[in-house]
Parts: sequence; structure tokens; C-alpha cells
Amino acid sequence: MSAIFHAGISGARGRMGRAVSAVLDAREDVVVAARYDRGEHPDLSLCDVIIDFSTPDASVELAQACAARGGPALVIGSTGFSPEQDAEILKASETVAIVRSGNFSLGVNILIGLVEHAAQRLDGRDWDIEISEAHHRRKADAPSGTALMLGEAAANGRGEDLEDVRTAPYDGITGARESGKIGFSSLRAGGIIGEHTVMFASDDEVLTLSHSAIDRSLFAKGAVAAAAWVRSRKPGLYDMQDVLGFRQA
Ligand SMILES: NC(=O)C1=CN([C@@H]2O[C@H](COP(=O)(O)OP(=O)(O)OC[C@H]3O[C@@H](n4cnc5c(N)ncnc54)[C@H](OP(=O)(O)O)[C@@H]3O)[C@@H](O)[C@H]2O)C=CC1
Ligand SMILES: O=C(O)C1=N[C@H](C(=O)O)C[C@H](O)C1
Repeated sequence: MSAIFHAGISGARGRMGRAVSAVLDAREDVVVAARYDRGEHPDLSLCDVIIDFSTPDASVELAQACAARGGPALVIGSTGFSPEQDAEILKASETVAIVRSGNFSLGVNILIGLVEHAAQRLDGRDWDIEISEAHHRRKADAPSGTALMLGEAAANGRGEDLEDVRTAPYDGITGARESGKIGFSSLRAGGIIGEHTVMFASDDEVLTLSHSAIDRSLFAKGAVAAAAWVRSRKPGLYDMQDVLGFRQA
């Protein structure tokens, strides 16, 4: 059994907060030292690590508070950050260890590698890339954080920056599709947990790589694994590829 650690949950009454709570409660090596939501302010000194699934504003504020006192470590799962908020998280990671990911599932983190590999080998002049995602009706942001990570993986595979090759959503008289671009489409309906598909299409064939989340606890288990991993790391911004040991040194 590994050493006991103290975890906090930010966004504790939300869908993910409740899923994280259930995973932590089932572990004998974790004490849940703080559970809090909007308007509540935990005593950060009680925690070795905080797992945060809330909102981008709340995550940035939490990261800044942890950075100001040099801890606790953080696992950030919220999605929908602006570039300015991304920069604030990066700045906070100079003084606190942060794992941030738009998706904590093993399958999606393997899919990221597959997408980069395919994009590297399929010539962008012949192959279009379209990323589609479907989520529950209450999801606040689009495209999903996962779709954006998959887009970044595809762009990386082509040696591009996603922001340079991302299309605006298709609507109205769009004209012909520009080659080399990466498109996104989002669907919101019912209680769908999370579906992601990356399509590579040429004139002659279509390759689709996809992932389906079957239960929200999947993300919670990954986030708790990330918390156990990051609590003793030095300051820096990490992701699930680091936690899973997928990143080459
Ligand atoms: N990375 C991953 O693997 C996954 C990421 N997500 C992302 O996680 C986030 C949360 O998702 P979900 O649980 O479905 O959303 P919910 O809306 O169900 O939960 C969010 C919770 O955060 C709370 N909250 C809001 N502001 C603060 C604050 N300042 N401090 C602390 N808590 C606050 C909310 O409280 P109130 O209701 O009072 O506002 C609510 O309880 C989303 O960004 C989502 O996209 C979701 C699943 C997996
Ligand atoms: O909001 C959700 O529910 C989910 N959000 C994450 C995302 O934006 O990709 C991960 C997962 O798909 C569920």
C-alpha cells in the first residue's frame, strides 16, 4: 500500500466532483480533506493535492491561489479555457505541480498518439481531417477539450499549429473545403457521456478513429491516478501523457 495522502475536491457537487468523490472514498490510501463548490473557500493547507472539475474561471483562481503559497499540487480537468486563461495556468505551474488534461481516460490518451501518427503519414493535400464530438445537453463548452486535444495531435502530426489550420464551424454558403484544414463539429443531446471521432478522408478512402466513454467514473479514476502521481512532483505543467509514461524523455 502506498503512503496516505490528503486530497481536496473542487466542484465537489458537480457531475465530475461526485464521481471523483466516489473513487476517492473507495481508496484506503486517500483522506478527503476538503470538498467545496462555488462560494466556498477551502483551507488549502489541509491538502496535498486538489482535483478540480469546475469552470475555467474557478480553475484559474484555484491555480493562482495554490501558486501563491507553493502548493498543494493540482489536477485540473475543467475545459473551455481562453488562451489568456491557458497562460495563467502555465504561469501558476512555475511554482506548483499541475496535471491538466481535457480527458483523463486511457483510451483517449492512446487515441491522441494514433491520431498524431496517422496525420504524420497522410498527406494534408489529399486527406481532410474532421473531428466530431457528442456530449450531454448540459455541457457548457464546444468543441470539447478532448476534441481540441485531438485537433492539436493531428496538427502536430502535420507539423502545424492548430490555430493556423482550424476551420470556423460550417454554416451557410461555405464554399469548397480548403485543403490542409482541420474541422470540428459538436452535438449536444440527452445524457451522452462523451463520443469523439477523428475522420481522415481522401477521394478514395475514409479512415475513422473513435472513442466512446461508457461511464463518467472513467474520467474520475484517471484524475485520481493523476493526483497520486503529481502530489510529489516538482513544479511544472504536466498532462496525462506524462502520468501514463507515454511521453518520450
Ligand atoms: N478532463 C476530463 O476528463 C473531463 C472534464 N470535464 C470538464 O469538467 C468540468 C466540470 O464538468 P461537470 O462536473 O460535468 O460540470 P458540473 O456543472 O456538473 O460541475 C461543476 C461544479 O463546479 C462548481 N463550481 C463553480 N464555480 C466554482 C468555484 N469557483 N469553485 C469551486 N467549484 C465551483 C459548480 O457549482 P455551481 O453548480 O454552484 O456553479 C459545480 O458543482 C467541465 O469543464 C467539463 O467539461 C468533464 C468530464 C471529464
Ligand atoms: O463535459 C464533459 O462531460 C466532458 N468533458 C471533457 C471534454 O470537454 O472533452 C471530457 C469528456 O468528454 C466529458
